Amino acid sequence: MNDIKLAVLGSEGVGKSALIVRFLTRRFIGEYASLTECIYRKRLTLDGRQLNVELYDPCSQVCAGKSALSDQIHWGDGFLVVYDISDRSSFQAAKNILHLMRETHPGASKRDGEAAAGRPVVLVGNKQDLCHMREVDHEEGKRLAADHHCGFLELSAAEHSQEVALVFSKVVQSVCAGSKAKERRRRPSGSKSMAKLINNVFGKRRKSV
Ligand SMILES: Nc1nc2c(ncn2[C@@H]2O[C@H](COP(=O)(O)OP(=O)(O)OP(=O)(O)O)[C@@H](O)[C@H]2O)c(=O)[nH]1
Repeated sequence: MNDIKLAVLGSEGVGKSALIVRFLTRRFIGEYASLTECIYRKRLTLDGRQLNVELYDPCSQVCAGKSALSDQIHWGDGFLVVYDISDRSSFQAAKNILHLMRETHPGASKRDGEAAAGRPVVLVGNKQDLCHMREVDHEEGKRLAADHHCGFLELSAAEHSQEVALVFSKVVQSVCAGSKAKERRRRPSGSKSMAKLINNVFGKRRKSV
């Protein structure tokens, strides 16, 4: 898989655009246009592989509601679910998104970082620089992530350039690893498929009497 779709989800004002812009430009700008949804594109080289990454930044005002969210969940190969550590209501919204992911994909894998049917999810507590106004404990975030078998970290789009880059890269890496594993499960191993091919060409071996 060389085309990877990542959706950054979360309620209004949690810093979705700030995280994406930080990842794309390494800059924190402060104010972002938020009246339209956007898909950004970035080419990445990971383990020598060229990847085309699409990043979906929904517009919370326009794309609110369960059906829009379901569409976003179906669209993505991997997800960042973001809340603002200084805003409890945004944590509740993140919880609702994770619940909806579980409802949408009841057979979701129980492996770490996979809350949506083998598609990696990381729960991100943003605005860590506002910890003096904290409304959501680190432990609460960690527990919610564990309940939903997804990754977790707190960071600040305003202050942490490396951490932001790392979390996006980690999701991309997990998507690639997941798709490779799926591919392996679908295809028989090299020697087995070669045996099958030989069998098809020369016919089944007859038992000697
Ligand atoms: N202090 C602080 N402010 C932040 C951080 N990240 C984003 N913000 C601010 O939070 C506000 C909302 O950020 P956005 O990136 O527009 O949030 P959003 O989730 O994309 O918002 P919508 O598009 O309306 O859904 C802006 O004023 C940002 O400057 C952060 O890490 N720390």
